[in-house]
Amino acid sequence: MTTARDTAWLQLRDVRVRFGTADVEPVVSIDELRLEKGEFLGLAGESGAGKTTIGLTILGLTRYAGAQVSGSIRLAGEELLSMPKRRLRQLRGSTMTLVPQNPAAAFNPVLPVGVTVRRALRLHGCTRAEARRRAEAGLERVGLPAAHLARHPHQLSGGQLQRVAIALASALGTRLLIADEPTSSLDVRTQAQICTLLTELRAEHGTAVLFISHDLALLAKLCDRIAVLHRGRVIEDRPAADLVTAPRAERTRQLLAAAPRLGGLPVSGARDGHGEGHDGEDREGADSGCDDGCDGCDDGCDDGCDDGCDDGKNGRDDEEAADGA
Ligand SMILES: Nc1ncnc2c1ncn2[C@@H]1O[C@H](COP(=O)(O)OP(=O)(O)OP(=O)(O)O)[C@@H](O)[C@H]1O
Repeated sequence: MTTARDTAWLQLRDVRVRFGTADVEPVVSIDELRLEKGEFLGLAGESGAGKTTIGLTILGLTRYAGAQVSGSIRLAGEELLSMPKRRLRQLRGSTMTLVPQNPAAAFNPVLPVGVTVRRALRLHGCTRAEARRRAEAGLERVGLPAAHLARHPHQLSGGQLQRVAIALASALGTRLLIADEPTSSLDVRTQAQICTLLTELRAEHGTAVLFISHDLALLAKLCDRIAVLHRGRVIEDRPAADLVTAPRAERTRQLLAAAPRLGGLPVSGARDGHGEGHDGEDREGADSGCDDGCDGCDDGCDDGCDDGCDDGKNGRDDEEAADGA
């Protein structure tokens, strides 16, 4: 019999992730983790708890780091762990997008970021003109001038690169955004902007967000639910308001005690500054999630080549590096 427990939109069951042989302790041991369409789930936990590994495993990217993964991860009824690579690549970008912790690593350093963005859009069905239009509109939407598309990754700050990644997710109409510490190194105003963008994505596309952060206060403000990880296990998974007001686990209490603040961050309505250039306001190191939108070329489809005229380079592109090829 099918029960409500079986029908989550994204559902992890008995997921174990090991780096090494079967006898090593898994770095992730998730018995169950669920996310519904349009839901914001915060993933909290101390450094090394396994938050990034979970995000990358959902996207099928830990395999490139040599991880052994078992269990089940189902998205809209499709099993991701046994899915053919080509289908998984289709889903990354069109359906699932990553805003990675280290955005600089997700962009090819020798190409303007606009090339990466347009290629990702073209890989997911846009014509060249449409890709250009959507890339420009997406950048303006995240408060960056479209001219920044001509810049190379090193010419943008970490926060700006993260915004480029979110612009891409928005242009792709992604349904599942995995945002890995997307605001940790940003000033408060830019953090608020990013959070507002995420809530807009939910309103427009029904996007669900897995928001990875140490900052329980921020998660409480933004998320519907928060799951707290400790040593790869979920020790508490409850509605955000309940978890921060009446934590059950000692580790959760410790994380809360370490939280810099509760409240004060305007999550919605903070649109001041959109459409302006924010050049140079944040020189931190974080990075974008183009990892996912950009894959696909390592199996020879190389359909980014015709976009090479944008920068006069040939078909090797960010997707290769991003997909771990
Ligand atoms: N490629 C890898 N090879 C071996 N071990 C790894 C690899 N990637 C992650 N780990 C280990 O897995 C564990 C979880 O790491 P992960 O990056 O997922 O933690 P995290 O909760 O995201 O930490 P942080 O908040 O510091 O980013 C850590 O012990 C880490 O050393």
